[in-house]
Amino acid sequence: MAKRKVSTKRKTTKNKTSLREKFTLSRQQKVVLGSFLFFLGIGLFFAFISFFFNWKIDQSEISQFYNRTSSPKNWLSKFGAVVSHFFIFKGFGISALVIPFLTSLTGVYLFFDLNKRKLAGFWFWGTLVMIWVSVVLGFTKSENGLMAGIIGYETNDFLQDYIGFIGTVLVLAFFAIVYIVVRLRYTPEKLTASIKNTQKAIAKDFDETPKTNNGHSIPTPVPSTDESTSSGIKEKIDAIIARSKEKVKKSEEKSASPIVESVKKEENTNEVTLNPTINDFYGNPKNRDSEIPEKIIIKSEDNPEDIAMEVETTVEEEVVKNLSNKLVKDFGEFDPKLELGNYRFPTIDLLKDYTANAGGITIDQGELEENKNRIVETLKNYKIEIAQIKATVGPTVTLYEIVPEAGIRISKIKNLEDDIALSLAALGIRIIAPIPGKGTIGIEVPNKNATIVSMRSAIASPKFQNAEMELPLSLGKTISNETFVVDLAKMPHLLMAGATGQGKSVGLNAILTSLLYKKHPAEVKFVLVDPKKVELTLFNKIERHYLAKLPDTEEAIITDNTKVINTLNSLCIEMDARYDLLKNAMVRNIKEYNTKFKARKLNPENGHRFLPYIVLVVDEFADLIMTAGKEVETPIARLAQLARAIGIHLIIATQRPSVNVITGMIKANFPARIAFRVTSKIDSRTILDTGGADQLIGRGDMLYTQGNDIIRIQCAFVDTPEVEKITEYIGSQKAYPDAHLLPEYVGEESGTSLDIDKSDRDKLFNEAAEVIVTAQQGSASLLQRKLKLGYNRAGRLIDQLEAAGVVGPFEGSKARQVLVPDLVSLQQLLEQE
Ligand SMILES: Nc1ncnc2c1ncn2[C@@H]1O[C@H](COP(=O)(O)OP(=O)(O)OP(=O)(O)O)[C@@H](O)[C@H]1O
Repeated sequence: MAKRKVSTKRKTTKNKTSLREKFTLSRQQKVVLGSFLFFLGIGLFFAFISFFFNWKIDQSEISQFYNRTSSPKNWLSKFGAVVSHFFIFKGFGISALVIPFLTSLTGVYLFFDLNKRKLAGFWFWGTLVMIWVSVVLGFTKSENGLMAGIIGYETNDFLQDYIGFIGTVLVLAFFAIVYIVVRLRYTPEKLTASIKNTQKAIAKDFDETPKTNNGHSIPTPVPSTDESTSSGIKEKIDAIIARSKEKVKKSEEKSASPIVESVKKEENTNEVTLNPTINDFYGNPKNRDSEIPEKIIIKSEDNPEDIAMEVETTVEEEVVKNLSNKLVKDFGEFDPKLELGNYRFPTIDLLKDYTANAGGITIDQGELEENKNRIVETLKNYKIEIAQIKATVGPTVTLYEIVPEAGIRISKIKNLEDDIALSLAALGIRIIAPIPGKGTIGIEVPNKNATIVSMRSAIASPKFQNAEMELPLSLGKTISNETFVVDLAKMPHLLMAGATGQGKSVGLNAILTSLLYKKHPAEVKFVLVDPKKVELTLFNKIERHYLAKLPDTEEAIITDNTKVINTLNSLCIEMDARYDLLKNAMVRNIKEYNTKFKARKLNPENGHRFLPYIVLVVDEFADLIMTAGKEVETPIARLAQLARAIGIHLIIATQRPSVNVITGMIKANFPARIAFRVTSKIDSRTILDTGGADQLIGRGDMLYTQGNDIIRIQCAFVDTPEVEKITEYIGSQKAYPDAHLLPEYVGEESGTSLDIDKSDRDKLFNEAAEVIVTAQQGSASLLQRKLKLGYNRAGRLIDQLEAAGVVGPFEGSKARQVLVPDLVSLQQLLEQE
């Protein structure tokens, strides 16, 4: 119901808008129509004036309109005579002169494209005054209809017939008051105030007092009436009264200006309140570049000795708000996807459907019955009676939920886990006692025929498609056959471990595929570390769409462990830079920051930019730790601890879940963990802090935890040819010129040598120096943009400029300091070399 109302309302507004658009005049049309109306008004004015002198003679000519031989005396001939007769004689009498005035005024408004609202006000009040005057003149009952016009005369007659003479006078008086109060904005208080002002002006005029040291004048009392009896003084007073009256009138005319009104109000009340309409004023685009101080003068009425105080307030925030509103209105919200506006997301048919009966799982009734009987019998052997049993069939395992008879201790069942598994003679039995939040005991028994969960079904599921998450991952299906979707941004980092060949690489591919299906290249960037050199190589096809890399590297996918250290440190620089941006934008996280940036509230000239999420994937973490140790652990720990708010998320995978790889520090910062099958309970404990992963059946069977609960999931399966198809599909589309560049990080061993020979300087050295000095910003990216260079050349130029003393040394995420203040000094510096 409410919805329908809203939609009808929307429709009406839409219709209104389209109607308005239909009748909106172009600027030329306005100028032409404006000139026409202006001249028509002048013509009517002359016609009306001459009508007053010639109406008697022209009376007979009116009926002769089509007779060309007749010649009326009206200055506008036949047209003038007829129109004047219609508006003055038959209409409103002398007050019809308002019509030419309003017509010309309309012309002026159209010509200069002024505020239409004001014009409508003129017409409304003008028409009212015209009728009122004509009705008042109707009292004259003049025989000729010239003064009141027939409308005035007849209206008057009509009113007197029904409400009598006094009634008519009262009605007319009422309308007069309405006009004075509403139109002229006169209230009794204002009237008193203007009288007081007049008195004050008189007093001031008499005031010949000397100024005090601090510049304030000492007010003199108003002269007594006896003093003002002399004729000279009287004249003076008259002049002052006339002047102050004129002042009041002028300020009344200006009352459309909110500031004037506000000041006047303050004079009367001594209260400092900013007029609420002040915002409209600041909304004026002409004023938006500057902060406009609002000045209010307060002076006590009752105590004229009080020193006047100037209250000044600055409404800067509103200006900024209005500027961003205006920018959004003019250009729309900032769209980070615009650069690759035609980008098409990979289609679902690139993924293979592994199940014969599309997504469904086969339920073998015989197998279910057999397992149930074995569970009941086994438990009976240990004297555990069952009140109820229920089976939930999942893709690889079936969960048997048992409600034991009253009085049976749960710990007893838990202790019998191995015995029950032995009796059931099946691998991968996991006992959950009790199932959290349910109060039942769960026994997971693997299905004889496992069903593959295809990535296709995981991506196509409504749960993933409708996911309102920042970085949604469709990991697979739970034991109750529901698609499991989580937000990487909330995790905020993920640790994946499992013995070799249990589905880790497939899991990583499933994660990356999820993001490729949901996120535009502008929104997320991957940093891929693959020491095995084979697992993630397929993704180099999407380098210029989705990958991020260090500025001076060829390959985006990092396979060399020493380069990983630079990349991790570079990510730390990026993290610090992003925190600075967040701090300057006064927001708490990347989501709020990007929303503010899209709403054009952050100025790119102040370094603000749209921030894509960065996902760092390390395929073999153990290998890294073994070769680089602390050098890797420290930046990883920093990133893991701090990077959640600024949109850098880590996914680290390892096939060696030992304590020297998954250290306490790593565990503390990776609450979200995935365990594939491991060989020992100890390994399971290392990953999950509990057993269970050793009882998995492999091939993508995994346990997921995000702190508390442990969920068993069958990982979605995506094969290498499918990933290849997806990356080819994306890679064949228009891309960014380069991979997303991370901030430059200069490691200790790769520090630049600064004894660069003058003769080795780049041809563009002088030009580059000028660019840097003019912009007073020492960054390689500036050179890249201005001189259209590749990063390497721009980087070399910056080194040469440093050697020449034009820019300062490298300062991490900040631009280098420019040591030369202007072009003249630059010239001197280069000449002295
Ligand atoms: N989700 C899954 N569904 C079905 N089969 C799977 C799944 N995940 C993995 N497999 C099977 O297991 C095999 C090994 O998987 P994968 O290559 O991901 O293991 P891994 O843990 O990465 O091994 P390694 O550490 O040696 O690289 C796959 O080739 C596939 O046949």
